[in-house]
Amino acid sequence: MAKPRHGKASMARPRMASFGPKTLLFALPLALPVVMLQSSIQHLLPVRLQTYFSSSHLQTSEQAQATPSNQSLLEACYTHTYTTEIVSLDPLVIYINNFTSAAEAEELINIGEPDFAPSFISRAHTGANVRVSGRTSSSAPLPQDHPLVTCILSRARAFLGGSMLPDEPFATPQLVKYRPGEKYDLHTDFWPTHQVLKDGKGKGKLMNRPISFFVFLRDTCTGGETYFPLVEVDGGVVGDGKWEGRMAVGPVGGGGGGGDDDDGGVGEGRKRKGVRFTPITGNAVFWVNLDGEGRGDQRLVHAGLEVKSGEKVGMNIWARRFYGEVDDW
Ligand SMILES: O=C(O)CCC(=O)C(=O)O
Ligand SMILES: [Fe+2]
Repeated sequence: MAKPRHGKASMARPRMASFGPKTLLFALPLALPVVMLQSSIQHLLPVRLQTYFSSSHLQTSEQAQATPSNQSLLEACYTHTYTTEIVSLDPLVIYINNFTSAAEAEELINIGEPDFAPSFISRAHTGANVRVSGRTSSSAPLPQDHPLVTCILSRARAFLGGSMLPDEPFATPQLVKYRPGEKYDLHTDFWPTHQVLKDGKGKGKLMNRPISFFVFLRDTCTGGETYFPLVEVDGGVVGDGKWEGRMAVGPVGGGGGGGDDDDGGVGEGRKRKGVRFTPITGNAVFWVNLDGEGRGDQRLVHAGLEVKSGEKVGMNIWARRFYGEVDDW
């Protein structure tokens, strides 16, 4: 099992240095042509290079302050490769090996680390955030304009290909951290009724989450599998042992001929219900939450099983899809 690396220099966003008015006077004439040049050529660059010239980079001077190792992490990010295996066609669940490198995983945790707070869930329709006993982890948002986060999201967008429209955004990616005894009970990532995003002028946009990626970023734990009790796999798929250490099948808690570690000796062609993905740093699970009409698929109900020892950190990446407007006074 790949172990995460520790102790790397952080790419966490640098705080802005304070400059006096004089400095600004000198800096402005220099900055303006760069900004003008940036806006005039940005659209001519390949998409992956456009982010290097985005205004957020200029404003926060992240490029200028990046250490050589962070710079090379970012460069490697845009040429990173991964492999995929379909776990289930219907509903669609895809396993992604090496979706992030171990170094990227550790850096993503570094970026979010200062912002961890107790996790909550957001209620359908109202969008109100509430704490619930079924979700005991901590969560941290990842800023979408951070260069590494931007790169990882462009990787996710490339994966989605034509299934995500250019004007459909990602939600803010979310880190989740579990310590011993922490878990997230069965839930779906979609809302049964679309959420209303208020525009402050009496209108609301209906929104939901068509797809989910859950990426394991730190696997120094026992327990903590991501469990889909209703996803079925063919016995022949798991019988040859190639999933060993990555995915187990059968219901959690034994009984019914299942058992906790029921991925060996499964007869070919026999459908097995329930899959559990072991946390492995860098690997990810992708699934489709909504059908073409925006209806949620209950078969994608899932849980983050209790972490027994150590620490698990994951990252949620959710796309957003809009389903028209409503009046919302
Ligand atoms: O922790 C996990 O394994 C799954 C987390 C999850 O499903 C979520 O945060 O929505
Ligand atoms: Fe989830």
